[in-house]
Amino acid sequence: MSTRIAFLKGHGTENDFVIVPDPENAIDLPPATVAALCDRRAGIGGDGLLHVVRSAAHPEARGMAAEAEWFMDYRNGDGSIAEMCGNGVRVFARYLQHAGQVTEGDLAVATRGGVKTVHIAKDGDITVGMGRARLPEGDVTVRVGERSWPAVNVNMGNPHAVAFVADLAHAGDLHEAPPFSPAAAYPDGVNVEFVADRGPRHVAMRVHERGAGETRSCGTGACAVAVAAARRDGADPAATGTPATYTVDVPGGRLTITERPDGEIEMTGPAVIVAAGEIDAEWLADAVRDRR
Ligand SMILES: N[C@@H](CCC[C@H](N)C(=O)O)C(=O)O
Repeated sequence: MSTRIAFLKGHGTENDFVIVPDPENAIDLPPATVAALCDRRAGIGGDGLLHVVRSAAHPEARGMAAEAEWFMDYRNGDGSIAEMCGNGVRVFARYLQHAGQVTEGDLAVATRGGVKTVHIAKDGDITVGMGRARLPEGDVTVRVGERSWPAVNVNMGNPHAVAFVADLAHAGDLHEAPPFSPAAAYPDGVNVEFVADRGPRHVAMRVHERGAGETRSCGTGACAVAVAAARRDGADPAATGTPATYTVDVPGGRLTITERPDGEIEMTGPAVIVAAGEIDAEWLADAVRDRR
């Protein structure tokens, strides 16, 4: 590893990421390194890390290289790997624009959840084709203190449990992952969304993310919430033949989600690069050692 590693910091509706450009996949990023970089006190701080690699240079993405030049090697803040990150893809695209690799318009980004189509608009917002949701069967109950709610299972490439609540404050402080039953429902962990109504086709949510804790936004979570809300509201696009658009307020801003009758979901929202700098390799080596 070289002595100085370039990084940037960005966010999408305040879901924030350390961005590590590494086109040739030369930087080793084991979980302890990612966790040290994402540490909010002793590191740079972030809900997750976006490792920016050319698809052709990454074993998990080589098969997508013909369709998408760049691979979003996404990691959660605790160093774990996730299949997909909706806010991350927008910030990833914003980084490529910032770096002069792409301009406004369309691009394809390889992710562990497949190739995603991204549109960078003139007005600044970014739209991502998130693919289709899966709704695995099974009854799940999410609990916080004395309260419990049935949850809707929605898979957006990564797993989500969506609970409709009367008041977002009922989700409590979310310092811990909310327990659910049956305990074996999500063998690989789950992201839990709490959702309250704000108006017609307008909801607000809080989220406890797998591998990150409570965050200010979750793009795949907002899509899962829109999908669950459309089924609850009798507005399932596959059944009605009409697209369903939901406004989803998150603590860090607002996302717009549209599901089409063919099941394809689009998410639109902001993405911002806030800083760029260099990681001190000596600090990083010490920080990683301290974590062992
Ligand atoms: N914040 C992301 C989701 C990141 C992955 C998630 N924590 C998981 O482990 O599945 C988003 O914007 O989608």
